[in-house]
Amino acid sequence: MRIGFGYDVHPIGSDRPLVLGGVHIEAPFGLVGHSDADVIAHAVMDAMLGALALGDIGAHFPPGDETYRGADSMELMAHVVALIAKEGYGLGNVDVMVLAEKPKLLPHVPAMRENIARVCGVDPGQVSIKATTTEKLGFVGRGEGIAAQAVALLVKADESIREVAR
Ligand SMILES: Nc1ccn([C@@H]2O[C@H](COP(=O)(O)O)[C@@H](O)[C@H]2O)c(=O)n1
Ligand SMILES: C[C@@]1(CO)OP(=O)(O)OP(=O)(O)OC[C@H]1O
Repeated sequence: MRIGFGYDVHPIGSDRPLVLGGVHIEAPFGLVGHSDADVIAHAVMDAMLGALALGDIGAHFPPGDETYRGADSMELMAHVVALIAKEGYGLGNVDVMVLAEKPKLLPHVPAMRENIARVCGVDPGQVSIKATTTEKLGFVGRGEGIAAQAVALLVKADESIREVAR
């Protein structure tokens, strides 16, 4: 078993779509980034890469690279899943904490869990997503950005199969 941690922040911008965990959320603002700026997907990918000391997402998908302009981060996640599978690992479970003052994310959590589970080839029960405000404190509290943290446990591919079957 291997454990990894991921963290990402993107600034809020008015003329951007809000995509979190692969879910397009209706909101008067979105997140600014070279890709779709999906902080949840980015934190999850970094946690999975970190678990196997495979570097970070910037090393695999360089931010300045035109290939990744407007990229769908769930597609990038599929590449990361393939990378860890090549190393003989699969996702055991992942736990995500999203820091966002707005919008209310709870209604979107089931769809996010399903998206991530589908891409990772696991059951939604192995994907946890939680949200908190920062009680109006700091950059999140001022509505300047959204952050996400993730911790992922990777298991040898055969253990992963057992986990899904349980
Ligand atoms: N963007 C968010 C933030 C929070 N939630 C949900 O509200 C609960 C209370 O949040 P506090 O920051 O006031 O503790 C939190 O546990 C989440 O269930 C949310 O849906 N979206
Ligand atoms: C996935 C990438 C690709 O450009 O997304 P960005 O939107 O640039 O986001 P960031 O979290 O700053 O860096 C990760 C990049 O690799």
